[in-house]
Amino acid sequence: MRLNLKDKNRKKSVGFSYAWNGIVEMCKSERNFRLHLLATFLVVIAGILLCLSKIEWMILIVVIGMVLVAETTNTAVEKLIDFLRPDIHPMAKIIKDIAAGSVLIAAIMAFIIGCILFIPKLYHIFI
Ligand SMILES: Nc1ncnc2c1ncn2[C@@H]1O[C@H](COP(=O)(O)OP(=O)(O)OP(=O)(O)O)[C@@H](O)[C@H]1O
Repeated sequence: MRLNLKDKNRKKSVGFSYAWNGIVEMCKSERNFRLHLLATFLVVIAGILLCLSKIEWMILIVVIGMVLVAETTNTAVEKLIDFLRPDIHPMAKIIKDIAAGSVLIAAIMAFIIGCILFIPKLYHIFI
């Protein structure tokens, strides 16, 4: 059955509201996600104060997005595993550990890029 334009737009906005629900759920139930949001807020304030350039902002936004996406995907994997296999199982452990590894990789990358962006600017201010 073919959807007309109105139906397609309604479907898109419903899909967006489900996605927004997911983000709200992350904020409510995931402490790590809230910590990442707090870190994002602090980094954005630091970026404003240190007058990052356009390209530096673009890099920072991509890196912040990478960490938040990794954390969200990790939580989705955790919840899926808990739903499918609530008991202890070696494969459940491996899957969860790998998903957690993706967050760690993203966080390390973000830390390194944060150092590259901010340390020279702080150096000029304080030294
Ligand atoms: N069903 C399971 N079987 C075997 N090991 C598990 C299982 N569930 C969790 N684990 C182990 O415990 C670790 C933590 O899993 P858990 O689901 O508690 O994540 P979490 O501590 O809530 O993670 P986060 O802090 O990212 O939300 C996993 O990485 C895995 O090593």
